[in-house]
Amino acid sequence: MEKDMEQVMKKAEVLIEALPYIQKFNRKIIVVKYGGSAMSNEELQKNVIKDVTLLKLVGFKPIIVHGGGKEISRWVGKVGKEAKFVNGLRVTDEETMEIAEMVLNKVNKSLVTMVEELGVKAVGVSGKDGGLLQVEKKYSDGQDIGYVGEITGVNPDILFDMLEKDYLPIIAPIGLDKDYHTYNINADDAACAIAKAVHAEKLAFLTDIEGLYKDINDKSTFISRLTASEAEGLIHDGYIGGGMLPKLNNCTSAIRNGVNRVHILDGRLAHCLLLEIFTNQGIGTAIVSDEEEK
Ligand SMILES: NC(=[NH2+])NCCC[C@H](N)C(=O)O
Repeated sequence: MEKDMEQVMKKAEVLIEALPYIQKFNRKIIVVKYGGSAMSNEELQKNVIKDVTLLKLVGFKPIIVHGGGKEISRWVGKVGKEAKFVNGLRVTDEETMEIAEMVLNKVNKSLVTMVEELGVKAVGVSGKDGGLLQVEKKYSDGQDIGYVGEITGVNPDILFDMLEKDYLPIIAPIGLDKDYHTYNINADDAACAIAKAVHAEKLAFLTDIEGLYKDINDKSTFISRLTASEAEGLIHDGYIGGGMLPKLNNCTSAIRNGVNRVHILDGRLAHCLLLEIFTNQGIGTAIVSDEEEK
């Protein structure tokens, strides 16, 4: 009995800890980049969608930007093509672009369905809709990698319209160039550009790692919180390698361009978004502006 009471009080404490954040982030835009392993099975998908839906229902304004990742490679494989990557970027010929767009639109609508099932109104669009994401062809170290787009402009009007009408926007990272050709866009880049364009309060990346480490081989060097300047220092001093580098560049660039906080979270961990946003300690890495730290 004693024990039960303790547990019940703990639950109350959790809710009370959330209170200042519910107040602080009320009506604030939170962009969530959803990709990687967090998409790999239905249970993880449902958890992520539940978290985002909860954010919406407590009065935040979440926007989901999603990838297609493994699904795209799977469908490319199904038609007998081999998925090719150059410097981590998918080489996208016309046929691959067609498949990528079909898969991303399918993923998009399945996310919409999951949100709707939880009683929240969602609208799924791609960056083609309403001129949301404008791109030009991207080259990787001078190499032609096909229909991979670099974002040159964002028109967030359609997002503001949806948010105003209380819809939860869900965005597939596809854009058009000035000749109206379709391009695939890296979902991290799309999330970052959108967060900047809407002046998001937060940008949260669901990734396949716990967060940032100073030394990836030493778990005791986990960084729970750092400023944009400190993050740039780590990049400059060569601490950040591989796939993390473009991600962290996106994080600091978001903060330098008006996003208040960026969170790197472990999408494999159920409810990482809630654990980060509604607790003092968080669970991943929070990157804050230099001003906030002062
Ligand atoms: N990784 C961290 N240190 N996170 C702190 C999170 C604090 C607060 N819940 C927020 O969302 O802003």
